[in-house]
Amino acid sequence: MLASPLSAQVVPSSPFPHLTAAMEQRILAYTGLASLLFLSIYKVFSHWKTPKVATPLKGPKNISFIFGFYRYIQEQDDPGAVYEAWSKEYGPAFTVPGPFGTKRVVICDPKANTHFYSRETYGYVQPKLARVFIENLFGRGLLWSEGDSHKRQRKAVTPAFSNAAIRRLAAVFHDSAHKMKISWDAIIDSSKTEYAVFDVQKWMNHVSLDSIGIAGFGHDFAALDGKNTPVLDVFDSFDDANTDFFSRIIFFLGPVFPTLQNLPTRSNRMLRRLRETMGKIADELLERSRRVKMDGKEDSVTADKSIIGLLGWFSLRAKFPVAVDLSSLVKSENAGTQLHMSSEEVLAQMNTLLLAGYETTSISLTWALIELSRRVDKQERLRHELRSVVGGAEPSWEQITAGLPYLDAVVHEVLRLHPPVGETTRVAAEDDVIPFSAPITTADGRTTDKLLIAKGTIVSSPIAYLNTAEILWGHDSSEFVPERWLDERFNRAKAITGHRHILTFSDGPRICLGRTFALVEFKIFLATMIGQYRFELPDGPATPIVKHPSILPRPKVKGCEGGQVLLKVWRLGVE
Ligand code: HEM
Repeated sequence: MLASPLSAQVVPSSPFPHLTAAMEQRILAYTGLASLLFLSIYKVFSHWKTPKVATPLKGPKNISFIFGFYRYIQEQDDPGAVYEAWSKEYGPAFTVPGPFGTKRVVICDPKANTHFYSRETYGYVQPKLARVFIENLFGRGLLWSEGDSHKRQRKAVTPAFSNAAIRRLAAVFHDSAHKMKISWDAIIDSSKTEYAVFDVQKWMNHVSLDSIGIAGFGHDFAALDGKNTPVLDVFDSFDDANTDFFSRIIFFLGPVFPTLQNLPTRSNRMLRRLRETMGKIADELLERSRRVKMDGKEDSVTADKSIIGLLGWFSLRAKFPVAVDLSSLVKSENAGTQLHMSSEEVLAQMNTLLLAGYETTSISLTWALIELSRRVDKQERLRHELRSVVGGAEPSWEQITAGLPYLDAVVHEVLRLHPPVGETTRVAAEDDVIPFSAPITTADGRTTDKLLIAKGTIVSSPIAYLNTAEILWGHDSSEFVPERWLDERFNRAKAITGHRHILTFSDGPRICLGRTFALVEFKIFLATMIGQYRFELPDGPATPIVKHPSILPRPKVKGCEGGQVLLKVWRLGVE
């Protein structure tokens, strides 16, 4: 059949006449996909690209183009040991390959770390990936903000963390500890054996969540009563076991293609639920304040006692328009200066307090019970101190803060060995010179005590290493020895600034705002548990403990389901 003149005009003859239309379509589709892939790789590359390190440094050879050492370090049970080995091989500063051919500079020297932390939020800022993650999880609150905005937000929140404020909150921690004790006693009493087996990780989650809920914003999550809450679901949803491959890819590429974060993955759905829940809690606080105003009397659990309540953000008696509806501007009544917080920031601070306060404390408490079960002699020594100083009563504020030296030593030893945040990674916002106390040998063989950092360089402070470095903490640096806090061994680490010469609470302008809160809470729970119960690991002190990946890495008993830490618990009589 002859082709009509029209078809000859409309359909230009193919440059590859031997190809069928279907084959051409397929080639077109593949070319489209290949271009898209090329564009994606280009975008990912330009996103991750970091400038050359100004001072050339030695460091380990790359093991994966896509992940660099990122995944390797995440998977280690003891990342501090990896940095210990590298610092012995390459000195106090070296580069470590990261994703897509990037490099980060790791600084292992105390003086260099003090300088680095002192320049936080202005000179060194959150990398884009972390910032997007923090924004999704917490909102644009303290952890997300940088520079002047961080300074303003921090100034607005700080008054609620004074010693006097935390002292008032101690009653909340005693109440939660007591509530947990009632449940534990009932479980042990109904057990057929002398002891009961508890998943202490779960219980520490519940007791920490209820405490931060009430102490943070006067809201009882009632997790200790077995009530399910989206907050626990959200954290569970970040467990590796629950995270499908698709979600992980989306998380990884999220900062490069922000729209991916709107896809209905399990994690994204959970985050939305969390934000809705926190929004509802904020509404409840407001409603309660309204009722208090109408009735003219205080409600014992009103937010007024809690951190958020102290700040007066939801108080209708505040001088300046407060969050009457959550779209208005809020002013901190206590500060007296122009510390405006948008309603979005108030919600973000609530999320920050909840999540920063809950996950870290529950992980630390779980580790404390594991370490004391591994070293029954230390458990006994702590119990002896508690019984001789406190007897069967609740420890007083004075005892908690200054009267129980071995309890203090155990708490700090746990925080030293198991920092929930093992590393601080930042990007240099401008060129910088980092001073070192020990000489560095550069990749080209020169010796220097100053590291030149170009704007855009990624710099890491390896907290887990600095807390356990042999050079700072001695030959037994990786062992659980609370006694080091009571003798001269402790003097070695004084070159490190930060809370009690460990970096577990970070340092500089971003040093953990809730550290006094955390320490008092930690001590009250531990005093209750060790004073009243005896703990043992299921297969004795050598029971293997491995890492369980979650938002922050958690411990788990090897072979147990999810992040379970099963311990045998005996109830002790009062002497
Ligand atoms: C053992 C318990 C805790 C540990 C180990 C811990 C650790 C940390 C660390 C390492 C940071 C710095 C994060 C960064 O630079 O990205 C931080 C910040 C923060 N923490 Fe904690 N934390 C604990 C408990 C708490 C508690 C109980 C609260 C609140 C009630 C809290 C509130 C905060 C806040 C608000 C910040 C942000 C500070 C800022 O950016 O200025 N933390 N914490």
